[in-house]
Amino acid sequence: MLHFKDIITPVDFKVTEETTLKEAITLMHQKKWSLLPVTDASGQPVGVFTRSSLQQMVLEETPLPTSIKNYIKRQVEKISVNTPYEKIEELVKESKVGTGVVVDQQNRVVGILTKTDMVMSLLHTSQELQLIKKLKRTLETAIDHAFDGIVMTDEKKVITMVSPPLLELYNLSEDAVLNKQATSVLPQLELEKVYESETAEVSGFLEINGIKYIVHRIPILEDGKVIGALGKVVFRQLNEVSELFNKLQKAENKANFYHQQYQKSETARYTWEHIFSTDPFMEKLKKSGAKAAKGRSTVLIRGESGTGKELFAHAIHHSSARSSGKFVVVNCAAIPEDLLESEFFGYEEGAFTGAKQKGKLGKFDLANGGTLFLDEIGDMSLTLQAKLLRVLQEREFYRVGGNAKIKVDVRIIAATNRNLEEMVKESLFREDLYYRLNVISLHIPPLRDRPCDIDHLISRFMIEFNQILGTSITGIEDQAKEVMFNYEWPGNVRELRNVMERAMTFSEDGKIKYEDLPDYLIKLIPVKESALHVSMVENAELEAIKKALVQVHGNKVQAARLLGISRSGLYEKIKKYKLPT
Ligand SMILES: Nc1ncnc2c1ncn2[C@@H]1O[C@H](COP(=O)(O)OP(=O)(O)OP(=O)(O)O)[C@@H](O)[C@H]1O
Repeated sequence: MLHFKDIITPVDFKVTEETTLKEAITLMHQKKWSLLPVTDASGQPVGVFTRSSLQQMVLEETPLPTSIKNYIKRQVEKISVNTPYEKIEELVKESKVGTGVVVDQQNRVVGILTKTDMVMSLLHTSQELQLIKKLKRTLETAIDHAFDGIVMTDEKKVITMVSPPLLELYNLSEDAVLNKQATSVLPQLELEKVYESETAEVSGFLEINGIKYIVHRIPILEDGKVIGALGKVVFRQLNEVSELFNKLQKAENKANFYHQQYQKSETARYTWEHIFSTDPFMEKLKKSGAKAAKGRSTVLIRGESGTGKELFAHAIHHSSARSSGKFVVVNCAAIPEDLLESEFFGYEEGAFTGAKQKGKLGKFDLANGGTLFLDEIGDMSLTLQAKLLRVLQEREFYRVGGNAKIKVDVRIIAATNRNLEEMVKESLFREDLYYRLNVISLHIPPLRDRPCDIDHLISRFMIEFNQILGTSITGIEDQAKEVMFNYEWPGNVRELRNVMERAMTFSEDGKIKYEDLPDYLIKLIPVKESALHVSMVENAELEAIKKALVQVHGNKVQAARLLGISRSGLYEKIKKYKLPT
């Protein structure tokens, strides 16, 4: 923006009453000016020496060294240097003289304003105007096509521009908004705030007709003064964004929680307190586990997948005398067959060509003085079973590629969901190893056989996930609870825990609802109900099987004989009625 002081012609010489005609001619010639401002000693204007004054002196043949004093025009057209730029046009139009003398606040001459200055400045203004027009058009186009709602106000908070999406959002017409006070037509935007604060700010979530939006308020500043404001209303996809944001926050909380948990312990993380249950049989089982922990014997934990076998193993180690030692987990089903041996016993340097040359400690080495938890023991190959048996008997082993006997003091806890007895019968599991492992056996019942634990676990996981996810879920609606009670939970506690985590992640209003549960669970419920509506004949059959099994203490061969059906026939019925195997 051009200022008045930028367009005037500055005066860098002094002409007084004592200036001679010769000096005046020289100056006018040099500067090509038709007027010289004449000042007193302190720079105050006393008049002007014009071209016509000069002509007169020449016509009168005034000698060159004569002072100009008597030819000075005493009437001076003075213009203040602080004149607003906008006034120039007016000034140019109204001024009777072609050139004005410009004075500062102390009435000292600082320059002159010539006709050329005026024309040049007007030219400049019109060029600026063109540029402004172009910019305005560009801005209007941008605003019209803006994805978000945009509104602009001037220094008086009057709306100068508004974008169509904003009008749509508030259901307003352009006429109702343009040139109106923002505070009266769009008070919810609170644009006036930035006129005071002079800093940009973002509102919290606002809502209109169920649409969430946020407002960015941005002051438009010029020379440190607020000359307007820009309001940006972001509402498209904000619901999704805010949902994502919530989920992200939950995920972050979760990651933090797990990170803390991980840092807390490198050894067994869970104790008996972590095994939630109110079922009397489970309580007894925990007590047996705690007793077993005190001894040295191998413990075999049985139970379906997800019933908490690993949790029991952690707790046993934790409450044993070797709790300060390591708790090393080996999932026998997850390690490739050809690596299992080296995983267990480690290998000597150079044992393999092409492999890591350095040698490696095996799990038995690592667990020395602690506990080795062999998960999915039923999935171990017969060869390895033989090697494991030897270590259990002799408490020593050889590394792969090594000759030295390594002595170890390791307590073994094994777990499986497979029927080891059947596997022994079918020669898939070594009998001697089975007896060696089965010194103390703990059989964790499936969740469907301890229905009161479902309710208890729901409450406990709710507390846990509120902490992990940073949520504040206070309960579960009856309908959702019913679904959970009627479900079979083939994945046992693990599945229930996952379902709770999912439901709490999706829950929006402090209570878990039916629709927060996974589809497969909701859909499966009728299946369970129809399975329960067995015919009378089937009911009688089921009772007979149960009775027979109790009578022969669970021995399937004898039970089949008692019932007069084949062994495979009995297995089929057990599967059909979902009886424990
Ligand atoms: N009684 C319980 N209280 C609290 N959490 C439990 C309980 N039982 C199981 N869980 C949780 O369920 C999940 C599965 O438990 P765990 O890994 O101990 O089962 P598992 O029987 O070893 O399963 P798999 O046979 O598949 O290895 C874990 O997240 C565990 O924390």
